[in-house]
Amino acid sequence: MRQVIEEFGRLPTTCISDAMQGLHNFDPVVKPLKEEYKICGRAITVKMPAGDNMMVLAAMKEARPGDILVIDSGNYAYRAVAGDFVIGLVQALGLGGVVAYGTIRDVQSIKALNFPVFCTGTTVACSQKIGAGAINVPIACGHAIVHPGDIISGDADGVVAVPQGEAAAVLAAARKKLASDEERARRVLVDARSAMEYINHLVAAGRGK
Ligand SMILES: O=C([O-])CC(=O)C(=O)O
Repeated sequence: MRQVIEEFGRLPTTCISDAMQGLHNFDPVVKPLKEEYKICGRAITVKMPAGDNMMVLAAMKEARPGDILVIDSGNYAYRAVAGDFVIGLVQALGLGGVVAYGTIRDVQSIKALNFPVFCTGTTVACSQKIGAGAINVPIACGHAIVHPGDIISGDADGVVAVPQGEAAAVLAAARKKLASDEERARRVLVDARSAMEYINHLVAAGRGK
């Protein structure tokens, strides 16, 4: 599995998404705090009720180095799923990143940690720590259903989840997509003539001519 994760980590999320017909994409409001962040790892999941992040802390007890902490707070924006201290804990444990279908706070301090965090935005309010919610259960982050152990890949374009049982097939299809995109760019993006030939061909094919 480690090798599979490393190989996914070399592919753009766009190709992984295309390989799955876009069926496992996170809601595109989930974005990296810095464009250069690229993450890939096994999901440890947190289902968090609005405004209670105790289960984020509990999940850290179960996580292994390199894991991606994926938090579903239903994109409740008012209270943060984490601030700089909680993200600092995740970083200290050697996890591979945090993906939140929710907001964070202390954004500037979190950016200074240089630890990859993906989220829907920022807020000022912290969460309470009451203890409802669950860890390592299936969660929903927009269109993506994420099961514990799925492979999470994120970059500047967004985040995708690869179902664990489909990893080998998706990896092969994503590699193929990347190779065909690169081949097409080499062939078509040469000059105005090659570009127009391609457009003509595509439009004619689209019209069934
Ligand atoms: O404790 C929290 O939930 C949020 C916070 O302020 C931090 O992580 O620094």
